[in-house]
Amino acid sequence: MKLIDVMKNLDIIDFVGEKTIEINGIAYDSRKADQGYAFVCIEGLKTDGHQYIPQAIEKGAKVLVVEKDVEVAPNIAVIKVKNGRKALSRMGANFYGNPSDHMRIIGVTGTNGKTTTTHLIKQILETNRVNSGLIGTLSYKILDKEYKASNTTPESLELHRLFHEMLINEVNTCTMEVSSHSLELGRVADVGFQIGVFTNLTPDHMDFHGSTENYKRAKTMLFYQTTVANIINIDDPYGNEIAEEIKRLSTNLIRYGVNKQADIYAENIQTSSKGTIFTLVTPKFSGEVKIKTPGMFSVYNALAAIGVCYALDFSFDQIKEGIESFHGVSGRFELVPNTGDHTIVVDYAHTPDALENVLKTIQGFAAGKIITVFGCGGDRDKTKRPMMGEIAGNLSDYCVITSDNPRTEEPQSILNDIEIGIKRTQCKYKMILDRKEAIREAVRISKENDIVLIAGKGHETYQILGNTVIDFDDKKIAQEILREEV
Ligand SMILES: CC(=O)N[C@H]1[C@@H](OP(=O)(O)OP(=O)(O)OC[C@H]2O[C@@H](n3ccc(=O)[nH]c3=O)[C@H](O)[C@@H]2O)O[C@H](CO)[C@@H](O)[C@@H]1O[C@H](C)C(=O)N[C@@H](C)C(=O)N[C@H](CCC(=O)O)C(=O)O
Ligand SMILES: Nc1ncnc2c1ncn2[C@@H]1O[C@H](COP(=O)(O)OP(=O)(O)OP(=O)(O)O)[C@@H](O)[C@H]1O
Ligand SMILES: N[C@H](CCC[C@H](N)C(=O)O)C(=O)O
Ligand SMILES: [Mg+2]
Repeated sequence: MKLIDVMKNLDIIDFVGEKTIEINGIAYDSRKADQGYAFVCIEGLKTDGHQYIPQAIEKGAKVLVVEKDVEVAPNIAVIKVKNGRKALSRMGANFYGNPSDHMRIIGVTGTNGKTTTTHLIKQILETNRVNSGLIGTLSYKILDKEYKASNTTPESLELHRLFHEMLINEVNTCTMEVSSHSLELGRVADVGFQIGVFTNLTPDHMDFHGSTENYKRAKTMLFYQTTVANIINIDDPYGNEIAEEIKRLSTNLIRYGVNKQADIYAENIQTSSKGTIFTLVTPKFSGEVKIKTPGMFSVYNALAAIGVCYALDFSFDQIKEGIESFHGVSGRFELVPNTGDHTIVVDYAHTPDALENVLKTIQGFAAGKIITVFGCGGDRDKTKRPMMGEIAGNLSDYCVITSDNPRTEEPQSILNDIEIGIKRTQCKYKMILDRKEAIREAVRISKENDIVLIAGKGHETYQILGNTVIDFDDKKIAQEILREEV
């Protein structure tokens, strides 16, 4: 593609070079630059992309996109812009032919429930013979092809590449998780969304956003970017505020919740360990819906997905068939199969709200004691640690505090932060740094009718210790320990 076409609608401060040259690709990481590439320099949070210009040129880059003045050989074109990330997004969209403009993109944002809701939407769509790409925490999926996810919402360049690949494969719909990081950092700035979903907003990511106001503002950006409908959980106080704020927009606003002020709501909710039944009420139809997962949070995720399909004009029967065939998501309230009488739940609760929801759900049907094994991620929001300690302490009979992904933090100091919260409760607990030993301890002390919750890592198959990544899968480890027992 010619540079002039890649540069379309780019905010340029200065340009030196020849606009008619051919561009073979774009890179924002010097290590991925190649012959005939444009290298976009990003001033990151850890390092500055401008430092890697020599490496990018050595690998064959012939165009640089910079925020700062740089001195390079005259055969290298230089585009000066105000914001490298924004430029990357615009150029990525141009390079791949603005694919999202030709697609139906459904974006789901919120602290918790994004992965589950996107999977539910995909399930309803595909039950009704609409292929949908999927972009989120677990992976990026296009038909049978599955790519490992680097981030929940990838960088703009990867996003537009994925959309492009979807279109080539005649997949015209994409359901994706839209993290607050991606909104704040402009990864989705040039994505044409048709539908936006807000699940909830509760404490998380203070390390990155600094305040709840900033966190909310980032999430709200999505709803100004949609063309067809915004589906908002108004039982969440922030959701309610967002709905008020965006109601003046021309986009269709669909409010959901479990109260009758919502456009789409659930009533007569009955939830047990086996699943949940409720009556779905919408302005056009109502009827009974059964889902295989327990808990109120499952009802909310179902309503969010139903809201999307309602906005897309699906009938009650189409929605019911889709939602009732959904078997859940890996690592979300997943029971560890075993031949004995152990009940072990692996769940990805890594925020205070998620942990509270999951534990309250378990309390709803636990006949014996609740034993919770959990930790908190390192190099991430520290404020949630004591909150999670207190919640786990209040809602469990016994806790084993352990490591999640400590990353580069001192593992024991993370446990100490959690302990501050658990000490505010009467709960008995133990601190065991080694996650495998912690799980072993929980299984060892559990008796018939007790429930062991292993929270925080869900589907993850690794553990990040310092800068090393080791194999670690809560489900497999629990099974291994159970096998050792017999
Ligand atoms: C906090 C955050 O989001 N950081 C993202 C950000 O990194 P950064 O600004 O720190 O970049 P940097 O490391 O300083 O590098 C600056 C530039 O130099 C380049 N570079 C670097 C080294 C080199 O040798 N050559 C080179 O060119 C880099 O490619 C980059 O362009 O931009 C990078 C490129 O897109 C992302 O990979 C990176 O995500 C990191 C891995 C991350 O952990 N992000 C998490 C917090 C995140 O985004 N999470 C959300 C989900 C959260 C949730 O909802 O639960 C997500 O969407 O995944
Ligand atoms: N609607 C909800 N409200 C509160 N908690 C929820 C909800 N849905 C799921 N959870 C809890 O949050 C955990 C994570 O769920 P899920 O992976 O769907 O969220 P996510 O928003 O994609 O998370 P991430 O930000 O890590 O991508 C679940 O394991 C469960 O404990
Ligand atoms: N998307 C979340 C995942 C957290 C999962 C937890 N296991 C951890 O590593 O902290 C985040 O980036 O905060
Ligand atoms: Mg997710």
